[in-house]
Amino acid sequence: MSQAFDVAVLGATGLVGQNIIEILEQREFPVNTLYPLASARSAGEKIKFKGKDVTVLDAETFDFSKTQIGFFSAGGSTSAKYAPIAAEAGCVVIDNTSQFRYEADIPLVVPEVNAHAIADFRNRNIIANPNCSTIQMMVALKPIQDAVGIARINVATYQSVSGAGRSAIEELAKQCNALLSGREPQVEAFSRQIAFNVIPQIDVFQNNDYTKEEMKMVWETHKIMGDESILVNPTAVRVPVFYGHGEAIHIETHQPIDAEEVKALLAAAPGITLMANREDFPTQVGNASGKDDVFVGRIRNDISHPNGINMWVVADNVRKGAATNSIQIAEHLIRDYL
Ligand SMILES: NC(=O)C1=CN([C@@H]2O[C@H](COP(=O)(O)OP(=O)(O)OC[C@H]3O[C@@H](n4cnc5c(N)ncnc54)[C@H](OP(=O)(O)O)[C@@H]3O)[C@@H](O)[C@H]2O)C=CC1
Ligand SMILES: N[C@@H](CC(=O)OP(=O)(O)O)C(=O)O
Repeated sequence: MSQAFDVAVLGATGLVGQNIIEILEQREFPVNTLYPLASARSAGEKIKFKGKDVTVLDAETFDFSKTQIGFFSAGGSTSAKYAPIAAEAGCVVIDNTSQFRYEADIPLVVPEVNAHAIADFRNRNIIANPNCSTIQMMVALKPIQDAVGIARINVATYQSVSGAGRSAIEELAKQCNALLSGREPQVEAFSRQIAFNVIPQIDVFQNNDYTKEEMKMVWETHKIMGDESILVNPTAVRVPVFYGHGEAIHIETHQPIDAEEVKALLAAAPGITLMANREDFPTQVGNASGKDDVFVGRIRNDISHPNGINMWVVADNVRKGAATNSIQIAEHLIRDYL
């Protein structure tokens, strides 16, 4: 009989945690017992798994030695508190927060790009899942990096409100409703009104005037690609879209490459749906939302630079940007290491 695993999902009542539970079921991940965990606020609530009601437990009193794998998506400070406890108890933690991503002995993994790094889970029993904007960019750029080398990435993101959790989704809906009814919108989740607006700030500002979301794309690109020489110039922008992040990516390569060659590389690459015809470009709502692939279109030569390529990349930030990527890591983990 094939092996099944006892699995904890910390943040089970949240947007990412609920997607993790759904996708575990969709991908038929071999779960023996599922332990949905959250704070005392929602302990006792029921969630559905494989058609049955399962009770949400308080992470504070949970014994992680009952589990072999833990998916954590309850914010950085919650991971900081519980991940070492779970890891010490023998549970391999796959952490969706930014808490451990930049620690040298903790692997940061996009399975299509650096699945080999999973082996380093043994250092701390923790594997970090990258930032959603970084994940989709890495999937799209890895085949080009391998073929001709990437010298520089210029990227502007168009990130949906679901990246900021359930309360942000509700805020966009409420603000639209208020404005269309002639009422004043309430602003809480973001620094500005998001309905019918775009906000060039995601996460907090750093001393260098970039936001933390932008710097994550720099730091994480280096670690995942294993190449500190790649220059990354990001601008991260929140847009009034519910699900799916878009990215306008421009790269400068070491060796020249034509747009048609890029299309051929991406057509053969794992995890990518290439939309090669110019009129057939992908959008967040029309293509990415609810899907696990990274969608790439608008691939074209840069008319201003001999080694430049432009492309448009979209993915579901809650699925490939968080939940699906974590489960893909776990699939490699159980296949190769547990
Ligand atoms: N949304 C996204 O696209 C991405 C999110 N992430 C990460 O995942 C985290 C969660 O995101 P998201 O699901 O969108 O957020 P939500 O706000 O929708 O959910 C937060 C979850 O965390 C739980 N939680 C909060 N504080 C505690 C605590 N002290 N102890 C135990 N559980 C707690 C909540 O439980 P309760 O019901 O008890 O409040 C809830 O289940 C983010 O903070 C981020 O670090 C990572 C990548 C992408
Ligand atoms: N910052 C992302 C979502 C997120 O939670 O990212 P991180 O896991 O890097 O904190 C967004 O707002 O779209």
